Amino acid sequence: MTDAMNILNNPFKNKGTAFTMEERRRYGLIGALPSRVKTIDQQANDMYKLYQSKMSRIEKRHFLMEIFNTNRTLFFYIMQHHITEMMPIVYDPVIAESIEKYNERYLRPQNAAYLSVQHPENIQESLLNVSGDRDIRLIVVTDSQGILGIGDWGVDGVDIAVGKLMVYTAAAGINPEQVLPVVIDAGTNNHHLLEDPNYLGEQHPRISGQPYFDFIDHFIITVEKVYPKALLHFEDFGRGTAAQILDKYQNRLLTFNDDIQGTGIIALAGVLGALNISREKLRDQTFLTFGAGTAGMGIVRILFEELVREGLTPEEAKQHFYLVDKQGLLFDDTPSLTAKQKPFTRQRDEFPNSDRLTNLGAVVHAVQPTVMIGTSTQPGAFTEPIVREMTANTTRPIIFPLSNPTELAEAKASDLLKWTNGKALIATGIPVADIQLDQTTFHIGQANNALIYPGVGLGAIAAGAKVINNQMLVAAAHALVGLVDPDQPGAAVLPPVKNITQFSERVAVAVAQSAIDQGLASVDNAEKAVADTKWEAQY
Ligand SMILES: NC(=O)c1ccc[n+]([C@@H]2O[C@H](COP(=O)([O-])OP(=O)(O)OC[C@H]3O[C@@H](n4cnc5c(N)ncnc54)[C@H](O)[C@@H]3O)[C@@H](O)[C@H]2O)c1
Ligand SMILES: O=C(O)C[C@H](O)C(=O)O
Ligand SMILES: [Mn+2]
Repeated sequence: MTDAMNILNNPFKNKGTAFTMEERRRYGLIGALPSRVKTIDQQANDMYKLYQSKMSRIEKRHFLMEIFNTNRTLFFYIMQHHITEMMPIVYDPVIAESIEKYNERYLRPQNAAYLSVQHPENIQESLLNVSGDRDIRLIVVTDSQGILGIGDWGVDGVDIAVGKLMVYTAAAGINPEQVLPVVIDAGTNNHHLLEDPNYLGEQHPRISGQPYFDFIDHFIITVEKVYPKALLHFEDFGRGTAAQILDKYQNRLLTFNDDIQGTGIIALAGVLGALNISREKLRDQTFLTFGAGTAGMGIVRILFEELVREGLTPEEAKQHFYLVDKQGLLFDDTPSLTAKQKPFTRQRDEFPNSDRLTNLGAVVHAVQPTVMIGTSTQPGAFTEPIVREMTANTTRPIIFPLSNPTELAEAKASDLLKWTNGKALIATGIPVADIQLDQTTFHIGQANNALIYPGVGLGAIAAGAKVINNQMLVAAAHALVGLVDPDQPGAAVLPPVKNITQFSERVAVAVAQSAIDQGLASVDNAEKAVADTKWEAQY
């Protein structure tokens, strides 16, 4: 390939019509472009007009992906200028649709690394083939066993790794040349994919048990060797593996599980934001988590630790939690409890009717929660009678239906406001437009980990942190509180996505400072380290 084609085909270097005449001469681009030289702003305006002409959200996404594939700087320039509009297109919820259509619409690998469980001997070569001589500082890896709430998507889940990284750069300014999306193709138990002649991944059931964990170990060792400075972010692993992997590696390398830790801290920030509005205390709350899986238990653990930090004993703190999963309220003797659920189960003798507490309505009636958080993938589970029952017992019920994407949410924000006469303090997983009720405009906070993981990652990378520990995570959650005026009628419990670049930087500084304070950083000035690490979408 000629030099001209090399640079025009390299999305990290390409500027398209914005190459100046001087650059065109220097890079051998004379004659390879039309003569008009445009600014990035002109290019972005042209592209935005075309974007607006696309009729469906998935077409909009594919249009943006083509810009991403050809010119990363222009892509991020556009996304940052239209962040509220484009987050749901690039990321959740439209990303779910793109994963479901991956095989039909496959065009390009988007600089992702595809690892096959059949070939552990190829891990290093595969990673290096994709990263080349780029200095990788951030990896998002998925094995796609639990994509959002839509289940097992095999190799098609690679898009979640790509999408999470897009948000990292748009929100926190992580250099897009320094990131690597990775999918571990461990097979799939999704029978549609197993039968689909178009399916692009390993067409066999998922590998599990020791061979699976051996592969993960091999992958981790390779990452440590090849990218010793990188943060390794785990995304959408299965309920049976995510926590186990985090526990095994979190003290060994710079790593983070977004569904457990990212969701935990955004939920904590949301609850603290809600309590700023209601002027209540965390220790006065009764928490009911509906869906006690990866995300649900991540949330419980972080809230529990916050109560202990506030001075409660672990035994006292534990009394504030009620877990509800498929079996109903989880008791000490409930069959098939997970390791993460066990410390938070209740005793049967606390309730005269314990054998009837097998559904959400009965549990809400029995325990009278003040905070109800859904990560169950059960659409509409927060029904009108349940919400009305909760509201009868608490002045400002805190209700977070967090299951994604849109179709799986436990409730709609507009219904929750209606059923509670505007009393509910709400956060949702997906973005929700403002809601008008009576004389008040309600802003709905988005408790999606995307509002916090970019800042956590930027802070950890900027600090050169050795690990991400709980103190750093708590610092991140607290950095997101106090950015909303709680006295404004209809105030949201979290700051709006339109401010994501500002508050991601604030979260990053808090995380970097925590690493410095704990002696876990290689820098000594958090603000400077964060500012120096940030990449800008400019030519
Ligand atoms: N808003 C966010 O930032 C965020 C972050 C992570 C996950 N999530 C969402 O949370 C949901 C769960 O994700 P996960 O990774 O924890 O999955 P998971 O599979 O680990 O957990 C889901 C849990 O829900 C339980 N469940 C299923 N059916 C139920 C029912 N009828 N009643 C009660 N419980 C039931 C399952 O047994 C499981 O324990 C997904 O929709 C995901 O998109 C949201
Ligand atoms: O991807 C999201 O939108 C949030 C979260 O990580 C999820 O799995 O739902
Ligand atoms: Mn996720």
